Amino acid sequence: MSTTAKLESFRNEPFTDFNQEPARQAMEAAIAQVKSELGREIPLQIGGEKIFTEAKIRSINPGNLDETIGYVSKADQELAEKAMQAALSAFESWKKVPPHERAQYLLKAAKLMTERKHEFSALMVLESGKNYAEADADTAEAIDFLNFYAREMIRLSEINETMPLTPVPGEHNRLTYIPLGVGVIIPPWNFPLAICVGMTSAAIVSGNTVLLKPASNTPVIAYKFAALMEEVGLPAGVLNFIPGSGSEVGDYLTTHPKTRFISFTGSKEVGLRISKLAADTAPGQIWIKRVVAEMGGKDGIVVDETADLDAAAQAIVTSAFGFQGQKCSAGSRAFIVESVYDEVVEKVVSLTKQLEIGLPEHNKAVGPVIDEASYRKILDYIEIGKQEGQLLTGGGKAEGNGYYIEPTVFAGVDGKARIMQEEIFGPVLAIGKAKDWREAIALYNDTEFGLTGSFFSRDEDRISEALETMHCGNLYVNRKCTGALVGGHPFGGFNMSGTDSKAGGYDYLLLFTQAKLTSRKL
Ligand SMILES: NC(=O)c1ccc[n+]([C@@H]2O[C@H](COP(=O)([O-])OP(=O)(O)OC[C@H]3O[C@@H](n4cnc5c(N)ncnc54)[C@H](O)[C@@H]3O)[C@@H](O)[C@H]2O)c1
Ligand SMILES: N[C@@H](CCC=O)C(=O)O
Repeated sequence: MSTTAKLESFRNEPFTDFNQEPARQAMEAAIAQVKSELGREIPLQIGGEKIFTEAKIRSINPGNLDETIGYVSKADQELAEKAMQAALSAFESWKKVPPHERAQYLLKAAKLMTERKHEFSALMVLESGKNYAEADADTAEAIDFLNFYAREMIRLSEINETMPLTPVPGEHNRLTYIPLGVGVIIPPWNFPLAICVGMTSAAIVSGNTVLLKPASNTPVIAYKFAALMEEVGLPAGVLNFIPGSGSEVGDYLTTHPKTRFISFTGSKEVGLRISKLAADTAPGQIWIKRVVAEMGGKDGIVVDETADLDAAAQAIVTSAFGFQGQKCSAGSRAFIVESVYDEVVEKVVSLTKQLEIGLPEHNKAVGPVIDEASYRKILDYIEIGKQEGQLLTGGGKAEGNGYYIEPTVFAGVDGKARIMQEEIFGPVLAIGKAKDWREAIALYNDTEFGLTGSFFSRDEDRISEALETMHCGNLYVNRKCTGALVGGHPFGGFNMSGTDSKAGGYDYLLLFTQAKLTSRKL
């Protein structure tokens, strides 16, 4: 009997309804608990050894700059090399662990994370500035990745039974997906648990060992995941936790001859740099490094005159301002046909004005942006926007002891404007007018990115055409362009949005394996 038969089919972890009093209270209690433990020193984790360094990353609450989340030890090149040696050594035994056994570690971790869901979410509320629902969705997605990739590894290991090779008389032929080696995992801060867990767990369940360099803004939640994997008994050296500077540790490992693959999610600029550095072969290197690079977006929503305009306006606002617009999938552009333009714009502005700004732990709709550099960059873009469009609401800083910015809407923006073309990664929406729905789609497609998009219409013929002509990795109809679900919406983008790896999809683990064909003469 196949091993997958013993496991229930994959199901997405349900989201918590914080309108229910007990759920809200449970989250408040978790936040209080996490707050009582803030400010700890966090070690590196290399080959089972915990190492505290003098140099530290101070992780702070972006919504309350006086609050320190933790002091995280920081790797340098010497420690990165030590981690590489630990990972190389662990690979020799980990690669021999059968796939279904490797999967058990992920399943155990998923179970524990589900039991402690609010604890993980509460830490993200404080470290990344997510409100309750955004943090809860992040944790749910992390649980999904663990459950999904565990099942996927088992499925791949049974591929010869489910997708047999064409029989060749006189031969016994098998295809096996074997691991690659040591990988460097470089996640972003904006899904500080889900993306970190997804990238790491996919690589290790496939039989690789990894060096996890978390984003410097959110290393404490990343450590909580590394500690969970230790708790479930993952052998030492399989997951090495090495926070550090992107340019120092990142470049060192990207160019290292023993690095077999790099799994990166982050900005276009860093992704292209990694891709370029990894293409060079270092002395002693005997393979072509594999690079999985998921990068930025300039996503958008197209609305035609037949659409449900209330639903479209709500989707535009949710996609633009959810987690302060700091999603690669954020709908930072909207293109509306002229006959309904004024009406939709009015609805969007009215909904935006209702968004409350404030501390994430008080569960306000809009919290802070992640750090001072982002804050300044976004405010600069808002000034550019004032030259490029008509400011309808927002337009500057908001009150609070953190990096708060008003949700900002510009209308009448030309498709070639900078705020229509460049990823701002903040709460800024640019709206453009189109003479008809085909022109709106052409405006939507006029970007170097290609990650997510939505088309709002009630016309079936137009929907069919839009499904073909809107060019992006994740295209939605009559719904927001954020919020992909593991399994249901494999996620990844075209063009400068990356390598279209389709995280949470059936192709994903193939990126961390190599297929070996064995043919035996009978
Ligand atoms: N396509 C996707 O699936 C996806 C998902 C989430 C975020 N993103 C994108 O990520 C960006 C926001 O995240 P960010 O600010 O963390 O991105 P970033 O590129 O600044 O950083 C990403 C990671 O790269 C590391 N890094 C920086 N310089 C490096 C170097 N020289 N070598 C190796 N690593 C280096 C950082 O420390 C971090 O861990 C946005 O552009 C967003 O669109 C994309
Ligand atoms: N997968 C997430 C976006 C991840 C990037 O930030 C979504 O679909 O909204």
